[in-house]
Amino acid sequence: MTTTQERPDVDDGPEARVAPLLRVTDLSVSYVPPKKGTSLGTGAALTEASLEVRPGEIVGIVGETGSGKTTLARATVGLVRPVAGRIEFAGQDMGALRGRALREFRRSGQVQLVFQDPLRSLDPDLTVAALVREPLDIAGTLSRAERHERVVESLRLVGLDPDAMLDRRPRQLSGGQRQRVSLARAISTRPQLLFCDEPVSALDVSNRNLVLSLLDRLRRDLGLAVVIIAHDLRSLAGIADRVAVFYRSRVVEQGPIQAVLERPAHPYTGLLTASAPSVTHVDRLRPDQLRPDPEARSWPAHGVCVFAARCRFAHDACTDQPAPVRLADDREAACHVAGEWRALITDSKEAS
Ligand SMILES: Nc1ncnc2c1ncn2[C@@H]1O[C@H](COP(=O)(O)OP(=O)(O)OP(=O)(O)O)[C@@H](O)[C@H]1O
Repeated sequence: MTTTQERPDVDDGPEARVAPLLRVTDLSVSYVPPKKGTSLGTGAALTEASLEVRPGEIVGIVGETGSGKTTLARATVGLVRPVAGRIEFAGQDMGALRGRALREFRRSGQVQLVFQDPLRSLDPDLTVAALVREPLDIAGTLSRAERHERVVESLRLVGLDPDAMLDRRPRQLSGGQRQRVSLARAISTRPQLLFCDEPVSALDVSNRNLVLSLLDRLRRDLGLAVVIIAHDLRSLAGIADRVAVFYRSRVVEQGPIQAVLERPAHPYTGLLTASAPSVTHVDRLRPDQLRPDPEARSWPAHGVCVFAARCRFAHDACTDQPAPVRLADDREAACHVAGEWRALITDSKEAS
């Protein structure tokens, strides 16, 4: 989302004045080189994405598969180099880190990733003790005894009994225990920022709630900032402070989660909340109120607004002019009809 059209008079409130731990600005990433003479084209994994994460905050990233959520996490830890844009972590321009400096940053474990599938991401031959200790071995800053102590402490922090767990291997753990071991491993270096990629999608409801409340406790106990990547809003409601909604490589809306759930500003977010009515009790929408009218004109899928082809409220401007992106109260939505589409729904209801 580009920030070039910000309104200078907007007061974002006291929260916004805390310096962000992570500031991503107009970040574009492509895994395929753009064709000659084109800019990013349709192959971009991330297009002009902007996002801030403040210390101790939980930010949810939601969006359908392939919308660029994991790419943002990978770019932040330096696993993929952006085509354009800027990533600042704790005031440091990550783009300026190269070679040894980048390797040292990665080794320090200040930003950690928890992967989607712990069974695949945890080495099956290593014991829990070795798995949780590994990032500390790589960082190389603690003595052997201190590392062991940290492993034990990390397992306790995620609610696992070290005596019962240290010598087990991943296949000897339940799904929930494996996810906790992944978390213990990620927090062993005491990171400032944790990216959790679909941390609960493979878990049943009770384990899901346990892991989510654990993340909430970790941010309080360790002052950790957490970014939770999710497919659906349900797993973010009640835990995230803010949410960013991704659609086809772009951030289409972001803001405080309660405000976004109660009054989505982007029609795509509206569709998400309408499809998960249990997450909001206010302003209930039905998916059919937001889907394009089959009788109406259709819009290109690759116009300026990537959602126009699925949007009931698209009009000419949506295909040829970038949408303004700033609302008030720490909220953004990249949409020409941000918020206004609601009135159009009322009109059509009144008309019928
Ligand atoms: N290593 C890669 N090489 C080429 N293309 C990739 C690679 N990784 C991701 N992509 C593409 O980049 C886009 C964004 O992928 P990304 O993994 O960031 O999406 P996501 O929102 O995290 O999806 P999911 O919810 O399925 O994990 C997709 O079109 C994907 O196919």
